[in-house]
Amino acid sequence: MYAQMVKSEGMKSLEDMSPEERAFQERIDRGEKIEPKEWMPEGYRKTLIRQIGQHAHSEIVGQLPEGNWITRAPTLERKAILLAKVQDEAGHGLYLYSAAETLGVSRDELMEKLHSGAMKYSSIFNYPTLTWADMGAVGWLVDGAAIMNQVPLQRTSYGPYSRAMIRICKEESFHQRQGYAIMMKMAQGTPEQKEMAQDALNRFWYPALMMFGPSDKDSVHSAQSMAWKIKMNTNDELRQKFVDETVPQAEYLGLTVPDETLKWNDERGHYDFAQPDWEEFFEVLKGNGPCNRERLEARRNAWEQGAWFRDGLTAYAEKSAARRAAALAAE
Ligand SMILES: CC(C)(COP(=O)(O)OP(=O)(O)OC[C@H]1O[C@@H](n2cnc3c(N)ncnc32)[C@H](O)[C@@H]1OP(=O)(O)O)[C@@H](O)C(=O)NCCC(=O)NCCSC(=O)Cc1ccccc1
Repeated sequence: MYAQMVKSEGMKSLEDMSPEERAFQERIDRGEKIEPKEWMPEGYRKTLIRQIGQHAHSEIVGQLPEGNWITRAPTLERKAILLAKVQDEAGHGLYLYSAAETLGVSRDELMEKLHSGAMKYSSIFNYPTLTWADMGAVGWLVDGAAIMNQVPLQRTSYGPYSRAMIRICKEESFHQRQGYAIMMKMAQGTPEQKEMAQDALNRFWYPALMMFGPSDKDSVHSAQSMAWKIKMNTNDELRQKFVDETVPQAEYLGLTVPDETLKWNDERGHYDFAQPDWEEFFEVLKGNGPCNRERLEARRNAWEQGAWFRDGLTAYAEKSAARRAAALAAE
């Protein structure tokens, strides 16, 4: 499989690889998992740190748009569900930071890179959540897109990442359903509520399509990442799958996907759909989206204001270790 991909993508051919690199690629092609202390090419390690780190940052920054609605959820039940969901995202971030740490990067380094803007997080979280219906749209579309991308990643070649994905996917499915349940309630509610649901779909549709990354022709990492099975599908493949699964769900809600060109294509067996505005996507990546500044500021503040707590934990760990060492010496 690898031999067929290399030439067109300008990657190393099997003949140009060192014996170690070739043996590594053969392990990947056989479907073996790579574990933390095993030999791996430097590029593989760096790509994983970039992808897992960005993924972890997305989970953490991703708490902010929904956290915005915890105090304003319409019922106690909705508040409890939303609170649990946002806590789940924090947990996902922590599994993923731990997976990244197995590659030799510290959590402090990753945090520093997020706060300085050197590392990215998903573009979607730079859009505001303006109404309660947005909680429905985020769960339905944003978690829906996240699952579409993460289910194949359960088979990714790096063991700790793959295992984190298995657990995360179970929780993401609940998140997607709770979002769809909010959309159902709103879409079947008063005309004003239905209008809010439609408005949320209108605002989140294209940003959700952007979550899969640029179109394949502009995706710089896909070929190598797929050869290493760090990625299992191209960006366009997953985007198409998302559209095919989501359009019937919108129809069931009685809502209209904001795309006049959307049409089932019998020949292809897929929907034809309009691409998002890629200029807007690259602007958001450069830091110029509607909420980029606000999101990073919130994370930097949380980090600074949490310093006393981290210091306390470190001091306690050091004290406990010293106590244990003293007890051992006294035995
Ligand atoms: C598919 C892709 C996102 C991008 O493919 P790649 O092969 O890596 O890149 P490619 O060559 O195609 O692109 C070129 C450049 O563009 C960057 N870029 C691309 N797209 C985006 C984007 N949308 N946003 C920002 N940047 C993007 C890309 O990094 C690269 O720039 P670089 O060279 O790094 O400077 C991949 O990294 C992946 O599968 N990640 C794992 C899944 C994951 O991270 N999920 C997180 C969301 S789910 C969630 O959080 C759950 C949740 C739900 C609700 C509430 C709370 C939480």
